[in-house]
Amino acid sequence: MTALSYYLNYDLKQAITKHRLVGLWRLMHGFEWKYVGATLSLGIAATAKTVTYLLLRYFVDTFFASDTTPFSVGWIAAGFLALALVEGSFTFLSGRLAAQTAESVARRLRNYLYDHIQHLSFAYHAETDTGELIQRSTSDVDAMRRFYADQAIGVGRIVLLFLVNFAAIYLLNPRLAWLSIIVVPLVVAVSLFFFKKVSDAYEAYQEQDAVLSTTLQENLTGVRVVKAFARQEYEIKKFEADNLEKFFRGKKLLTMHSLFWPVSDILCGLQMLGGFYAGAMMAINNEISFGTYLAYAGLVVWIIFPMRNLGRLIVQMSTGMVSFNRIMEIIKQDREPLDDGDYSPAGKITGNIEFKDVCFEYEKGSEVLRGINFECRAGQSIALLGSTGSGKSTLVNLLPRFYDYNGGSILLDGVELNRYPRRFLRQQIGIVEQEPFLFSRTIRENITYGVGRQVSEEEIEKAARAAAIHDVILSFPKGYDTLVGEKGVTVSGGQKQRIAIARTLLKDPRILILDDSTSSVDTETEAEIREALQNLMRNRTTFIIAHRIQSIMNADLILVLDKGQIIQKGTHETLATQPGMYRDIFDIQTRIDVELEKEVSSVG
Ligand SMILES: Nc1ncnc2c1ncn2[C@@H]1O[C@H](COP(=O)(O)OP(=O)(O)OP(=O)(O)O)[C@@H](O)[C@H]1O
Repeated sequence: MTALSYYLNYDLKQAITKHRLVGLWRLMHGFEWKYVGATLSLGIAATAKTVTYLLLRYFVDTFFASDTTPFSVGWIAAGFLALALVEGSFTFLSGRLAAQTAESVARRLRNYLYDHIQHLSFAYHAETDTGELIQRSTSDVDAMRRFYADQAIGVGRIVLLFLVNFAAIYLLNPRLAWLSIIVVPLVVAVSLFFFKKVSDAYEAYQEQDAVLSTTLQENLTGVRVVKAFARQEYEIKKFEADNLEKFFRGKKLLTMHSLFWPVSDILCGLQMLGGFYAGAMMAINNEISFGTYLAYAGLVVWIIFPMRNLGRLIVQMSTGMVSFNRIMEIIKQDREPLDDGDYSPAGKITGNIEFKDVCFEYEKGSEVLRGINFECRAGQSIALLGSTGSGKSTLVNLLPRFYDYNGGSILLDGVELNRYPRRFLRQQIGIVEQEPFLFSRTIRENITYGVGRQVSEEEIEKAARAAAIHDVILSFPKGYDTLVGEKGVTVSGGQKQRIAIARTLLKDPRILILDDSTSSVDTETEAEIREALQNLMRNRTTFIIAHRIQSIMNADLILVLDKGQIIQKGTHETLATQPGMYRDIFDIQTRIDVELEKEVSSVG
């Protein structure tokens, strides 16, 4: 591992602490010396500036004493030039080092967050808005970058400028030095007051920004629904309302900033005026030389300037700190322990499954599944039927350990399910969603996604043929290299399904979960998908979440769920003859189908 990759792979959980400043320092791990270098460079630049004023004092006092020779004037001029050169070079060096630190820290933070978010649990993702995660991984990281590039380094610069110039004035005249910093406590107090106000205002602003991101992201993802229901006006109004709220919060934040400026400017202005007056009186009274006064007039600006900026930086730093907290809230989340589990068979599993009195609850006290009992042998198909919210998805989500059951026992090949590591289980289980997700990549990349091994062109084509999508892919301009989505072809729902089936075929899992994949397509596509599914289901234990009885008539076992319980189980033949929910649904669906057929034939 190279030094850079070591620093980039540093575990940022170590920055979790109650003290934000300590956390911010730890986030800089590996780059601290650069930050120190940047601060020292600033110190040197500040000292060079201060020495320039002391040289000015020397020049003026010796000039008025009329003993300056042309030779010493030359040296003094060279001194000014050299000091300007030192100041310029070290200011540049400092800016460079600070920028490098900030960019490196931000890069690591972004990579870490991306990696971390990939490993958070199913439950965390179900509860967290995507917009919120996007906001924290982009805008908040950027606020942190600014914090390191400008604010943190700025504080170092300001403290150094202040100390060096204070020391220089102290050398000129201690009384003048103390007189020059009378308002410091006041400026600090005002800054701290605004620090709190701006922190709160900024936090509220960022929260609203996340709401806006979520609204936008949801709207774009669900653009078909919006159009289908002609809800554009409603969505636009909703966005405008969210945006208006952001505007108000932004205005409040700016008001806080703009209130701070005049207050601190008045204080600093008074200080400068008082200092000039006191210095001038001392010069008139011959307590200090004219050169000293000139040097003081130059130096005092470099005390006031840091004082004024310290306030500004303290106020601005509050935004970095709020972003730090927001990012840390994600980093604090525990990753899903993918390799947790002591039983990991060398080869593939067989696929025998037994549920014994299984209970599950998302939140304590409200059971979503109760006393689930059934058994199936490897290669069988199990259909789940039931009203919406009855617990079908919850039940199948227990198999890949997206969630762990709270009671009872699930045996996979005779071994308790939670003894299998999640990673292993997920390699053995294939899921075809009702609305499969395809990435904006080529069709080939989508089909081979998650296979985890090198696959040949023949294998890809074989899977696509079995999924009845090969010919469709060839009809696209670039075949398997065609891009899916915005920059490529638009894939229909049925085509998406079949690409997802090809992807799952290549993965070759022992257990299959199918979320009724034929419910949203036309009859012709349904027939094609059904055939593709038959190929996919061969020799695999398959769970089918069904909405239509026709999709599950051939299942080896049908479970009818209601309010988290199995109320009927058996084959189609047995259930269709028993009174109960299954026969009721079957009768209704048959009646609808018959009437539809009648209508179609009457139109024809
Ligand atoms: N992540 C979650 N957190 C809390 N409750 C949840 C969560 N997911 C689902 N539920 C609740 O659990 C119950 C069962 O939901 P589930 O999605 O399993 O039903 P379903 O039968 O698959 O419904 P559908 O056919 O509509 O998809 C519902 O009351 C639902 O509100």
